[in-house]
Amino acid sequence: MSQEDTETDFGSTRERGDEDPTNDDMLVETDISESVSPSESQTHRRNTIVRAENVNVWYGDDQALNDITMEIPENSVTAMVGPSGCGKSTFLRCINRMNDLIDSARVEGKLTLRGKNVYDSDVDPVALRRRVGMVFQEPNPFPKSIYDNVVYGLEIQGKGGDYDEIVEQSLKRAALWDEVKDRLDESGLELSGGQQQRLCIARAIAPDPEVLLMDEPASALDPVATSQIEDLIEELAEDYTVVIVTHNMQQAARISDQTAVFLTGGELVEFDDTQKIFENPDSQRVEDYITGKFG
Ligand SMILES: Nc1ncnc2c1ncn2[C@@H]1O[C@H](COP(=O)(O)OP(=O)(O)OP(=O)(O)O)[C@@H](O)[C@H]1O
Repeated sequence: MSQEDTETDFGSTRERGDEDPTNDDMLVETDISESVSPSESQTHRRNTIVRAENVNVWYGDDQALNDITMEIPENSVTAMVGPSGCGKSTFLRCINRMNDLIDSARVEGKLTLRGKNVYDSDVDPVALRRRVGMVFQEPNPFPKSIYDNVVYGLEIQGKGGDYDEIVEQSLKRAALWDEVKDRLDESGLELSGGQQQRLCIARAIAPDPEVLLMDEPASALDPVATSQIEDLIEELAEDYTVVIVTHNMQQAARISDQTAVFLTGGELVEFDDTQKIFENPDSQRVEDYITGKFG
């Protein structure tokens, strides 16, 4: 299968599943042969959804990402691992332009979502974030009811629809429905930490994004809640493209299809099938990191 992206319009109200290649609005990009992409693997059978090409990021004069080129396949889990400060979160925030909110941040290079550079001047970051949802390290439900938390994104986007149905489906997909279906009017803050994080996942998927970014989503949770989130992430990858930052090597090995290893200096050292990275990495530095010799 080719690794082509299909360019789409971020300013429009385009919905998932509209990627009809015969649509006149669509442009098809050529392959980027030098891209770092998982080799000879099941991931090769999937289309690229996010492609970074020579992405560099600075905070003021300090460079946080150094010439990142990679392709993320759709409907899979991609893990970003590496020592503290190597730029994993910065890369994640490039994908939905959350770095725009940091005054000192400057991004150079090309980062495409289905072939469209998200940094083009005609891209509306709010429309982009509708397609690229995000879940953070600390569960951060709003001081609102469980129901209102889930529909929050839909309301601010002025999106219509059967909210009751969307709430039920989103909470079911987030594996929380059975625990909260009889108390949707209660505050989201009254839930346990693990439940709050699943509520935040339900909130992120309610607008039906294509990509779900997760920045250490289980690091604040106990082992049982962590295990629930891990199971959930694997299920979500059937419908969404999940990109997760994690410090937990076992977690990356358990739940991801491919793993990107960033090392100090904001460098992407290796990106490949998770099994290859953990069993037989090409780079000695990656092997040293994976086996705990540093980091
Ligand atoms: N808002 C910011 N302002 C200035 N510098 C920042 C900012 N955010 C991150 N940095 C710097 O950019 C570099 C990369 O940080 P980033 O948070 O992306 O790394 P990380 O790999 O996700 O780290 P961790 O695993 O500790 O979360 C670090 O040197 C960090 O200090």
